[in-house]
Formats: sequence, C-alpha cells, structure tokens
Amino acid sequence: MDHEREYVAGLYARLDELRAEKVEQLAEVRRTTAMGSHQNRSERDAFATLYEDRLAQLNAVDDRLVFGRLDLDQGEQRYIGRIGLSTEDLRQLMVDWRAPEAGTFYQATAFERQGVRRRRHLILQRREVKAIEDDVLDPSLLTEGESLQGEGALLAALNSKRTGKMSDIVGTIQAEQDRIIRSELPGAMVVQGGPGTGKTAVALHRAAYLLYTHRDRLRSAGVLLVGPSSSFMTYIERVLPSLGETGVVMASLGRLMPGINAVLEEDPRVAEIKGRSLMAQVISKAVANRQRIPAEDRVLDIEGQKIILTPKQVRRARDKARATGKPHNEARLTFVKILLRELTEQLTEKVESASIGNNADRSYLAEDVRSSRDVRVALNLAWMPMSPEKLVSELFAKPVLLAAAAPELTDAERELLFRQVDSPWTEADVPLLDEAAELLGESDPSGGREAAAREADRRRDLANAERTLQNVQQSLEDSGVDGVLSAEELAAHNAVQEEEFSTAERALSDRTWAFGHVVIDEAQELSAMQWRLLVRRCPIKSFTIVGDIAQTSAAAGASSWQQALSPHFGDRWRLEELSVNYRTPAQIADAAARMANAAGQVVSAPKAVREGRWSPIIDRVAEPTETLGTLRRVLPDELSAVDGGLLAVIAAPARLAEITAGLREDFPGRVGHGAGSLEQDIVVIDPHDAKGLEFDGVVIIEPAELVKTSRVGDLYVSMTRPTQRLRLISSTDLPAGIEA
Ligand SMILES: Nc1ncnc2c1ncn2[C@@H]1O[C@H](COP(=O)(O)OP(=O)(O)OP(=O)(O)O)[C@@H](O)[C@H]1O
Repeated sequence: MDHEREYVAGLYARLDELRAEKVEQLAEVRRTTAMGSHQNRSERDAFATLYEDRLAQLNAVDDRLVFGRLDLDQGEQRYIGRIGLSTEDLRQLMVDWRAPEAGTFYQATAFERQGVRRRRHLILQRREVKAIEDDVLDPSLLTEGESLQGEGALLAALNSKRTGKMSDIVGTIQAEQDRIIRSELPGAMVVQGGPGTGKTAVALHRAAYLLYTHRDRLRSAGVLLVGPSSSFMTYIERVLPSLGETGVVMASLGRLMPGINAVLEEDPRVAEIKGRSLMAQVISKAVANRQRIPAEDRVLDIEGQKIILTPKQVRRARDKARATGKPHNEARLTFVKILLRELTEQLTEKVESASIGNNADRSYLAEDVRSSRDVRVALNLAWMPMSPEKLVSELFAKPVLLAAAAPELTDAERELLFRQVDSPWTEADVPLLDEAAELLGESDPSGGREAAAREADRRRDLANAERTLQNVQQSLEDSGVDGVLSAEELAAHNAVQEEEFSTAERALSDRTWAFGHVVIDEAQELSAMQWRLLVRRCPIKSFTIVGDIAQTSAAAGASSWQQALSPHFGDRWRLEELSVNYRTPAQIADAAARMANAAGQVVSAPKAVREGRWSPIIDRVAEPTETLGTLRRVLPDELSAVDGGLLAVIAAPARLAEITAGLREDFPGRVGHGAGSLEQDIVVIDPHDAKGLEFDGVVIIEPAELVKTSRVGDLYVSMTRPTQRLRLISSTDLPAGIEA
C-alpha cells in the first residue's frame, strides 16, 4: 500500500507540474497578445485556447486519476489511468486507458492471461489511495502468500450511493463491455442489453475511445452522441470530461435541428403519426404542392404592356426546373430564369411588332420584366421560396394543405396533427423540419457562396496552423501529455477564436455537418423519421446504436432492431449483446422480468451481478385516495433504508403535481420534480423522464396505471431503476408476475 501511495503521489506531482506549465504558458501568451500583427495575434489566441483546453482536461481527470496496475510476465509494471503521463525525459509513468497497451487490463482472465500476472485495482477517493484489489491471474504468485480476490472493486462501485449524476466506469469495465468499446470504427453496431447492463456507460466510453484511437479521422468531423432528452444529457454530462475527452458533440433528440429547441410531444398519438416513414412522402408532396400551375392564363402588366403567362408555360418551366434534381429553393432559380427569358421574348416581340423596323433594346426589356411587380407576384405564386419552418407550420395549420399532401392519413389522423402556426416545435416535428430542409435547400441559395467563402477561410487557417505547428509540436509532445495535435485542431481553434464558437456549436449549428461517427443511446425509442435524420448526419453510416427493445415506450419506437434498421442499413449491421445487469439486485430484476413475460413481452433479462438485501415491497391500499397517505407514511422508512442516497417516486404524469405538493409538506426543501432536479434527495418523476436514470430506492405509485400507457415498457423501465430497493403502492390488482 505504501508503495502505491508513493507512486500515486508521484503521478499527481507530475499532473500538477504539467498544470503549472500550462498556467505559465497561458499567462505568457496573454501577456503578449495585445502586441504584434493581426496574424501573430490570431496565432497566439489559438494557443491560448489550446492551453485552456489542455488545462481543462488536466483538471477534469484529477479525481481518481489512476485506477489500475498491470504486472506483466517480463516483470514490467504498467499503471493505467485516465490519460497518458510521462516524465520530462519521456519515461512513461501511466498509460491512457484507451491505448492498446491498456487493453489487457480489461481483457485478461485466468484462462487467457495475455501476459498479465496480476491485475491491481487502485481504489482512490479523490487523490488518496483507499484500497487495493488484486486479481491474481498467474497462480504461481499465489504461493507467495497472496489470495485470489477479484470483484471487490466492481462491487464497491456498484454499491456506492448514487448522486444524480452518472459517473464513469473506467476502472472496472468488464470484458464483454470492453470488447464493444474497442470494436472497430466502420459500419453500424447495435448494442442490445437489458436494463442496467451498462449500455449508457459503454456508449460514453466508446465515444471517448474512438476519438482517441481514430483521432485523425474523427477529430475534424467529430463524434455526435445523441440521447433521449436534455435532462438525460445533464445526467451524463460529466462522464466524458472525466475520461479526458471534451471533443464529443452531445445533443438530445429535440436539439438536432439548428436553431430549434423542441419541447416534448405530449400526445403519443401525434408522436406516432409524425414518426411514420410515410411522413417523408407527405413532406415531399407538400414541397411539390408548393410548385403550382395556375388554373388559367394570367395577364401581366409590364411597364404598361400586357403580356400573357399561360399555365402551359408555367408547367414546362416547372418540369425543367424539377428535372435539375435540385432542392426547391435552388431549382426555383432555374424556374425563374426560364420564365423571365420567355416573358422577355414575348415582350420583345410585342414591342418590335408595334414599332416596325426598330429593334428593341433587349437589355432594357429584360430589366423591365424582372422588375415588374406582376411578374414577381405570378412567379412567387407558382414557386415561392420557402423555409422549412414555414412549410411545416402551414402544412399542419391549414387542413387543405395537409389533405392534399397526406391523402393516406384518415380524417381523424389529420385532425390530430393540427397545430397553430405559432405553437412551439416538438421533438416529433424536428425530423419533419429536417426532411423539409433537405428538400427545400438553402432558403437563400447564395448562402452556398457564403459557405464556400467560409471554407476558403478555413483552408487559409489550416495552412497557417500547419506552419506554426512545425515549431511547437515538439514542445507540446515534450510536455509529456499524450495526444498529438493536428493542424485541423489548431485551425479549428483559430476559427473558434474568430467566431467565438466551439467545434461542437459549429457542428450543431450546421444542419449539413457530416459527423465521422454517431453514438445513439436509448435508440429503441427512435421513430422511422428520427432514423432518417440521424442517418443524414453521418453519410458514411458509422454508428454505435445502443438500446433495449423491451424498454420501448414511445409509440413510434421500434419493436425490433431489424425493423428499425433495415430501411437504412439493409442487413449491414452487427449485433452485440450485454448480458449482466450491474444496477438492479437480482430479486428486483427478476420481478421486473416476470412481470414483462406475464404480459407477453419477451425481454432479454440479464443476469444480475448481485443479490440485494430486499425483495420488492408491496403496499396494497383499499381506496385510490389512500395512496398518497401511504406514500407519506412509508417514505421515512425508504429514506433511511437508502441512508442518504437518492430516492425516486415514479408515477403517471397526471399524478406528479399532487404527490410533489404532498411530499414537500413533509420534507421541505428536499423534493424535486422531474429529471432536472436530481440534486435533491427525493425526486418525483414520470417513467419517461426516469428512462436511463437510476436511483438507490424507487417507490412506484399505482403500477397498473403505467402498464396502460405503453404496453409494459413504462412499468418495466420504472421497476429496473433502483440500485437497492423497490416499493410499489397499489390500490388495484397488481399486474401479473410481480409477485413470485
Ligand atoms: N463495469 C462496470 N463497473 C462499474 N459499474 C458499472 C459497470 N457497468 C455498469 N455499471 C453501472 O451500472 C449502472 C447501469 O449502467 P447504465 O446506466 O450504463 O446501464 P444501461 O444499460 O444504460 O441501463 P438502462 O437501459 O436500464 O437505462 C450504472 O450505475 C453504471 O455505472
């Protein structure tokens, strides 16, 4: 233990040294920033940002910096930690957990030692070594008075109290998880796993692993991590920085369309309809319907001359414009050009026939046609430039437009879709807006030129950065922190400085940004339309898709991976499964699986890694009115059972307000409402918000109500949230299977 304490102290000393160096470099850069040419200044700004980022990284990995040691056959000892560290003269002190040399820490077993004699878990509290756990893989070591231990580090992690923020599992990643985290980059991989199998953890660690391992390919394009809701993103936000990674772009489903911060779609029926793949055709038809042929001839006044625009002319121009295959707003340029030319010809003929012998000046006439109000109105009526927001909001606000675009829907379905023009966008609208944006193209087609100008700037930054880098690369490498800087990175920093945007923000503000890889959590909830959007975000189709089909509660969600994926990936996707439940004790996990099976839902019931102290506790009350009273009566017991841990009361959305008010009387200042309030120790929450989260104790109010709303998904999700204890309060018959 003393040896380890000393070694760990040495690692922290090195970390502090590097940090001090960065602080000094930053101060130096800032001192000189005010001086010099523009070019020098922007280089220095770039370095300032770079040092700031590096400093942020060094700060973020401070807590439990190191967690493992490998003793290898040749006598080498290799420490494994959150980042790589070396001495000034480049002697390696600690290996980054993502480096190939660290792989055996997670993979070696007694049967397949892979050159490892002993795997040591160092259990730290902040900077202090608190315990050591050894897995002795080489039996000859046992004769030296050691005993084979093993799962202590894992169990300590699993039994620890929950804080309302997810923490990393880097010290105790299990072999089946590690294989998935380190799986190759290309193609689509589905990670199917029952509740608590570490899917979210694996998704996050994989994002960090991919960025580290494929830095060249992924750094500039970026990795996008998509989660179900913004509260879920808050829940997981600390994990990646603690793994030494800040370059992942994180977004919830409501934030995938730039400029739109969508709210939840309250009505599941509406979400289901808007999620159908049919909606792609509906949007496409809605766009086509905005390219209209007038019913009859239209007389246009051009500087006092009368010219006729016929439906046939408009049709011909429309067909030619459509034949370009360009999006609506861009094809409109062709449409307008054709008709302006024809109208100019008509006008020319008319003028020339009126004044025989005189050739009219065509350039004046063309200008007259272009600036005629009648012409502008006629062309706009036939082919109006459109924004996605305008197209979709009018489609749902004007029943005639929807009837024309969606004859396949029933009257009742179309009525459900009605929304006021100015009502807020919902998550279910986002993919429709994105589909519309795809078909409409830039609303100001000259935007393409601006984008090209921006790209030219970026290339210039890149060239500058490359020159600068040649000088500084060495000094950065010498500083002992792994992670080689690329010219793209530096150029990105330049751009960041100029635009005051991070890469993440730039990626999210550009709808057409193509990510190098996309990781999706809770993917079973995605509708067909959401899949279309996400596949557009990564044209090379490199995906990690994580979820549990049995936990689907969204009406538009998937009932099989095959059904969800085949439209986009055919059969070119691979399936990995996680088989061990690390969260929920066996007695509770079994009850949840029995309940699901009794309702005819096949679930992949993973093997629970631990037995709990308690089976589910059931309170039956005679009258619905007694439920809240019972909850208030038993809550102190629940709080003391989890002893300062986190407790959730899960109920149908309609009950939350009453429950929250009641509990706040008993526990002032301690009761939070919804997933955004996990810093409180009692959280009243509905199953949708509880998805993906976990609590030490859970009390479910009226479980039978949760089955009504979503097959068994909601109740199954709710029952699998606790790490210690589950209680159910019911005034009606319990759904079958809960009781053994
Ligand atoms: N290897 C591990 N070491 C320590 N803890 C782990 C490990 N794997 C998973 N856990 C813990 O188990 C819990 C469940 O993990 P996670 O939330 O990733 O599961 P999930 O499969 O996404 O669950 P669900 O689908 O039910 O939301 C978390 O507290 C996580 O930290």
